[in-house]
Amino acid sequence: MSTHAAEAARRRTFAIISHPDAGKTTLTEKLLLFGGAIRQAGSVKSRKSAKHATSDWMTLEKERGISVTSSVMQFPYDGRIVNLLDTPGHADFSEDTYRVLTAVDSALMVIDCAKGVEERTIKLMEVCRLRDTPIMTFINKLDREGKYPIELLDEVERVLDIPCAPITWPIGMGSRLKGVVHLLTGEVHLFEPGKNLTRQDSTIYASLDDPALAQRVGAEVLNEVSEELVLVQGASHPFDRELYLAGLQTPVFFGSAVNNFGVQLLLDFFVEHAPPPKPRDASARVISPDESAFSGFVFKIQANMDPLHRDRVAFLRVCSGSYEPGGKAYHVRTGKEMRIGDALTFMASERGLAEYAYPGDVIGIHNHGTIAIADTFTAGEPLQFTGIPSFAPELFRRVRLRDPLRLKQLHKGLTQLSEEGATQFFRPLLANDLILGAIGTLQFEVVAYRLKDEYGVEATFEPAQVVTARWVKAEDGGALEEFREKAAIHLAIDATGALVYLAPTRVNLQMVQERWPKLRFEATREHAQASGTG
Ligand SMILES: Nc1nc2c(ncn2[C@@H]2O[C@H](COP(=O)(O)OP(=O)(O)OP(=O)(O)O)[C@@H](O)[C@H]2O)c(=O)[nH]1
Repeated sequence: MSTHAAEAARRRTFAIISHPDAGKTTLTEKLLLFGGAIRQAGSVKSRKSAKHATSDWMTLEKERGISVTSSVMQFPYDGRIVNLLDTPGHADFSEDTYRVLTAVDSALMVIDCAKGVEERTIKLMEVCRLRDTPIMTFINKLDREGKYPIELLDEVERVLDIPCAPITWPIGMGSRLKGVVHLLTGEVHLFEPGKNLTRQDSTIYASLDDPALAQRVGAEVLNEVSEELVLVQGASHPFDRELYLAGLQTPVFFGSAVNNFGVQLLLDFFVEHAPPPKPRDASARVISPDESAFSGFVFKIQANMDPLHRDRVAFLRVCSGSYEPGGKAYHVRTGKEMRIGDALTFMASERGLAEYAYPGDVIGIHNHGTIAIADTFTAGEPLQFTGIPSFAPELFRRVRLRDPLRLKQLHKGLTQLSEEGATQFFRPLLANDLILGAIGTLQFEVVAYRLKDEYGVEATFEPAQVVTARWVKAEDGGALEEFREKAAIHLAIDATGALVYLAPTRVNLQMVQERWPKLRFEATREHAQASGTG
């Protein structure tokens, strides 16, 4: 096997998904601990603490207590290279999560044992299902009273419509939590609050029948769990790797992220069974990770990732070949060779210059406004990776600038933030103001905050009489010109220079469409055609 094929085979690239507050960030941090990425062992401090928030870099996010953006973290574990892509839990940031899910080979779903399957979990599951993404489930916060474990499995099966294969099972719960039993090995791992609970630091018994265990936790609770397990084994499914890989079964783990309990059992199982990079569809053909020619696609763009560097980074998932420092790549959409020689990698808390990157890895390319989401890079072949979703804004606000002298800065800020894909801004043809479109209300708050923090611009958002945007296209240049004149009052230019109709009402849109049959009114600006060709 060639080096890069062997390297690809040991990659495990996955996203953590959950409803807000289920414990995604806490679990992420524990996983990083095992990768040696964070050296401070011990219990998680308040998420407000600066040291804690490795995966959450925005102050805003800390203030609000929700993960706003996703980030990428790489760590080695047990001979494998794990790439963990964090995702924001809040629904207003779902477009980011959806795109991250196109860049991973599997997902880890975190569920709060007291809350069970929540609304965001259902939505995220639907997205995973579109691509048959294999999913492992971690049922968290076992140190608190929650729903019965059997009930939780039933809920996952019923509501998320995916059969469960429990791999670990809790012994007690809340204040009575004694440990978990590994259903495949039979081993019992004791829950000892305050301990670090890595394998070395855990008390482990060979099986539930171990007399020493009964002595330690009492026979009663063991009898209870044995009875429960008879039920569980009757009602659930044995682990079947093929089904898991096809997205048709989810292995389930129980634990408590904040106590680092049950986490290593999950990680051990994950690196053994989660899929390595898969072949990917690229319009003309399918690209295998074993191919030696480099290819990859951009799934995320982030401005000002590091406040100290003020740079814009395009996140590229490598699909084949390898990235080497000093290399060049063919930027398919623009047809140009681009130097990507100083790409970044994301070794957990520190960003460093990439040494080499292989299929499954994510690298950060410095972007000066030429790279767009969904762009493909190759060694020269004109391919286009498919399946990266594009989102139409659903909410519109007029941007009000406090200090008119900061207009240039405002334009710059809005342009750069719009490249990230969550918001889009429009310049009306006949007015001087700006309209911002977003997918969720919180995006406006994020933009206002970031404009101030990152661009020194104070702006507020006011209601705008726009219900939806349509990108106007036409084969007939004459009709387009005429429309441009007649409908100018509702027309605007987007950040890429494309013409957009900002409809004041649905009825108006319908009438306009009927009146102009030669024009096409498209709900999204297709990624592949980005950059002013519309
Ligand atoms: N009792 C208990 N609390 C936990 C556990 N894991 C996490 N928490 C707490 O649950 C809260 C939410 O945890 P986070 O890790 O921030 O959750 P999140 O899913 O990343 O939330 P978002 O950032 O909003 O998506 C925090 O207060 C954690 O300390 C656990 O195992 N037990």
